[in-house]
Amino acid sequence: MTSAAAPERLPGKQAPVVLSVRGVKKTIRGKPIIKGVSFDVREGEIFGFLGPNGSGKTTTIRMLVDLIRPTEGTITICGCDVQRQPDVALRYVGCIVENPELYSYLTGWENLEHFARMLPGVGQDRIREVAAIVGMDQRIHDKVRTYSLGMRQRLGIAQALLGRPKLLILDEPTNGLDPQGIKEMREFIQQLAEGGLSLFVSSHLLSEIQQMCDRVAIISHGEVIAVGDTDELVRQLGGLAVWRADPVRQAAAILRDGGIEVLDVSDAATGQADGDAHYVGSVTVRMEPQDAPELTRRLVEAGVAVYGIEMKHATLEDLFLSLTAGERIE
Ligand SMILES: Nc1ncnc2c1ncn2[C@@H]1O[C@H](COP(=O)(O)OP(=O)(O)OP(=O)(O)O)[C@@H](O)[C@H]1O
Repeated sequence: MTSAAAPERLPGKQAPVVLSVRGVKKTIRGKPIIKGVSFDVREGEIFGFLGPNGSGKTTTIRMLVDLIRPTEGTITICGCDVQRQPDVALRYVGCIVENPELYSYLTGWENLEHFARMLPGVGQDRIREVAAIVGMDQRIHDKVRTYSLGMRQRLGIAQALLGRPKLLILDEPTNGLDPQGIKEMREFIQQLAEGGLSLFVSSHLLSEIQQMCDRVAIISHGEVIAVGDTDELVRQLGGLAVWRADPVRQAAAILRDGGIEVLDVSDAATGQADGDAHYVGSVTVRMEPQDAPELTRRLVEAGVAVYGIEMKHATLEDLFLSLTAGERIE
């Protein structure tokens, strides 16, 4: 768990598997969109599903909730096969894909009543309960059109919680929220997991996923390229350094020639100003501090001006850059 906000919540590696995805592929009109995706989500875990736009997150989520069928592979929720027994498997799932469908001319309460009618055994008590869980009890009798986007998202989650799911699937839950709304949503998701719910959260926001999720699967071009404990994955990258050098592209080439993995090159235009207001670019690389003297010597001998070198902790963004050889996520 990266976030310092909820250190006490450590879902065990032995917690029961709630969602299991095995070798799932999807071909649409002859085009392979999902090329083999496997991962497990355990009880009480916040699982991040991270990938750039167009990488296949929504297509995968649609298969998780039987909106479309995999071409190959299996998906089970609480041990039930989603494709063979959708009615049983999907009883365990609450899901918000894209924007929650809400009637803005009704109150929050009336919206929940409307959706509760479709769920056997869900009555007024449960509506009161979910309104309280999402912190909407004060405003639940106001019309939805008076709600902020964050409140609408919460009401959508309340709706998804009505049927007492074991797994909540949220597709880009922080989309469109301001920084305060994002923080509230993150804390709220962490509270839900503390209550034992499993959360599957898709996002293209690296820092969000790093702060919020216990484990993560990274998807790129329809393939899961990494899956595991968020902190462990990042730690495995080892030491990172940012060189500030000019000309920056020549510096990157020399470092590469020296067998150093270059994660990112930022040109002078986006580089930081030094004390003399002279702008230089930066190169982010994987290296250990003991490599610095020899690499500095090589750069200087080749005529590159070295303005500084700073060791830094790896982030999920660095991991993503390393796995995708520099592909940008945002
Ligand atoms: N019905 C379809 N027919 C053809 N191509 C499709 C179809 N659905 C999705 N795709 C393609 O599959 C790829 C993955 O799309 P998907 O929507 O799953 O990605 P995503 O990661 O959710 O991205 P975004 O965040 O932009 O929605 C994209 O290249 C998309 O154009």
